[in-house]
Amino acid sequence: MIDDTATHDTLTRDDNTTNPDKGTPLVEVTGLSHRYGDTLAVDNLDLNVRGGEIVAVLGKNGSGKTTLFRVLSTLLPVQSGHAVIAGADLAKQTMTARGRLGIIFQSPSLDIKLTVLENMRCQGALYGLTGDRLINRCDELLKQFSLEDRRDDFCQTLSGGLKRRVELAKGLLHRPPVMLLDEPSTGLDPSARLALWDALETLASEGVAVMLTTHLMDEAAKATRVVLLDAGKKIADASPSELQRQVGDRVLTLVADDVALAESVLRDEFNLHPLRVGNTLRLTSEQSGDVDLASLVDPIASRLGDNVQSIAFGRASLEDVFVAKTGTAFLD
Ligand SMILES: Nc1ncnc2c1ncn2[C@@H]1O[C@H](COP(=O)(O)OP(=O)(O)OP(=O)(O)O)[C@@H](O)[C@H]1O
Repeated sequence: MIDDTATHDTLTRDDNTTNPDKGTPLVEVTGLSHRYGDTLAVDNLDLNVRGGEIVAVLGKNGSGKTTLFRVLSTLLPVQSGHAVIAGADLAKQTMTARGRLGIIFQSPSLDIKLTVLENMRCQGALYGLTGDRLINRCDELLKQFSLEDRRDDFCQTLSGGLKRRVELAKGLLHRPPVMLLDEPSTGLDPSARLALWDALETLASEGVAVMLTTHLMDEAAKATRVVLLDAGKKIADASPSELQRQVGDRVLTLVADDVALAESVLRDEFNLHPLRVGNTLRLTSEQSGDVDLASLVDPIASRLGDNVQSIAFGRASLEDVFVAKTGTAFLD
């Protein structure tokens, strides 16, 4: 447990080796709202992240992810509701909370006039890492992000993707109780993404609470829990597999040229009532009860002929979950 004995609000770096027990609530958000003028960007949000969890906050552009991230990372004030970071109330103990956070922003934060290693050492010094601990942690992360042979290169000579890797390595250097990452995969190639997830899983296994924002379904699917945001509201909060179960696990998806015609054929001739979004019709196993959807793929395809662009039956995706919860497509 975090022993919060701070009586005043100061920016202190907790001992980097002592993370709280797994399962300890480390991000506790209740009734949080944030408004920009008339726009309600975050709407009465309840959310928690425990030590050992990787929680992905998934939402379309404009759903409020960055605003939530900015409030939690102390860049925006708490306007209404409560947020507690590792025992420190964000509104009352802002600097204490800040000291318990590791943050990786979307915007570049490297000093491009310094080398890769110098950037990392500066970060280490800021967070009280010195000596062998700093050297070992730098080596570990340089290896993890395949940056060993670039360690002495000036950051201004690196490609965009390599710079992003250095940012991540730098941001993950210390082990705070809570790690916040805003769209961390932006600009990474597939191998760097794997390295990122390895690093996040290691942190979580050490008891760190990891929260990241993303608009990438495949990234969210790797998290231990997904919080789905839509227009500032939380519309789902469960593990990816539980979310899939909530929509019935299996889905038949049909994309048609003339979707209205396809819908009427399904309704009148197959007694099916799919959800229509754009030119896609979706039927979940939950909606269709006892009907064996897999066995209908061939008959529907042959009845609709050339009208069918694609027809597929398979496991529900987070896209299916989003459609089932909101009636709109995640990918426009
Ligand atoms: N500084 C601001 N002033 C006014 N409105 C803002 C401001 N920042 C964000 N908004 C509005 O608040 C809402 C939520 O925006 P936010 O950036 O939090 O969403 P997001 O999910 O992070 O989007 P994206 O994926 O595009 O980054 C949007 O309607 C946005 O236009």
